[in-house]
Amino acid sequence: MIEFYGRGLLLDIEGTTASVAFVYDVMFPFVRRELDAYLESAWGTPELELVLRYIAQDAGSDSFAEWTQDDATEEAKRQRVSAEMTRLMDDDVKATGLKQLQGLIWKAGFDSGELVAAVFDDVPDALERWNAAGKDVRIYSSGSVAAQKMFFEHTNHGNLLPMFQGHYDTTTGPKKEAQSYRTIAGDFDFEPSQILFLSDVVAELDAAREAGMRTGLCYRPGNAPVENANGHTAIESFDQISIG
Ligand SMILES: CSCCC(=O)C(=O)COP(=O)(O)O
Ligand SMILES: [Mg+2]
Repeated sequence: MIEFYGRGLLLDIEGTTASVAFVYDVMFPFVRRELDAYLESAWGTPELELVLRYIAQDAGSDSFAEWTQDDATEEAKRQRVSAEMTRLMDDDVKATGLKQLQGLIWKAGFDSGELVAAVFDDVPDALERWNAAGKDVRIYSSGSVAAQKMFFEHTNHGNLLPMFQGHYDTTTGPKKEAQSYRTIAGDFDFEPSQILFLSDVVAELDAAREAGMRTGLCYRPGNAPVENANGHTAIESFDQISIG
């Protein structure tokens, strides 16, 4: 049980509000299926060009032009992007460029109704309770802000997006670095100690605690086993959070 009298809650997505299996077994396969067709249809658009810059940076280059300088044709450049995205997904690397691109690709799935985000059943009631109590509830996920918004707008419990007052992704900073949580606390305009961060990843919770936030470790069905909780209080459901 976590007793929390602070003002804000910051939530992770995968392994915390939704299952790892949903992301791996439903959302990633959608991207793999649509990746090449999406790259071909969106090639040259400003929104994809922005993402290609992130992808090149993640790969250690200053620009997309530099990263693809050995590719003679646009098709060869697309193939490089496709191969790199597939490699990152295979290794589950939460790289900013991949996550931004996934967000662009998932849009069609959420718009058509093929993708419906499966959040854990205790999540909607908890969000209602926290909002009714005047708490400021926000999301911090490796998934892009655009993807987060589509995700919560289209869930198995309806549109949960209005429950959130803010969204952060890795463009704010890496999830395992304390500075990211200081930046987010500044954006809440609260002292970090007024914010409870919930995640399935101990290294993320360590970083949040270093920044001064309260923390809770989520044990959800299908999460990777945690060998050492490192002092973070564990919960299996948001029902185990008592607010005051
Ligand atoms: C709408 S977010 C999709 C899930 C995802 O791709 C992801 O990487 C989530 O990671 P998290 O930081 O929420 O554990
Ligand atoms: Mg997570």
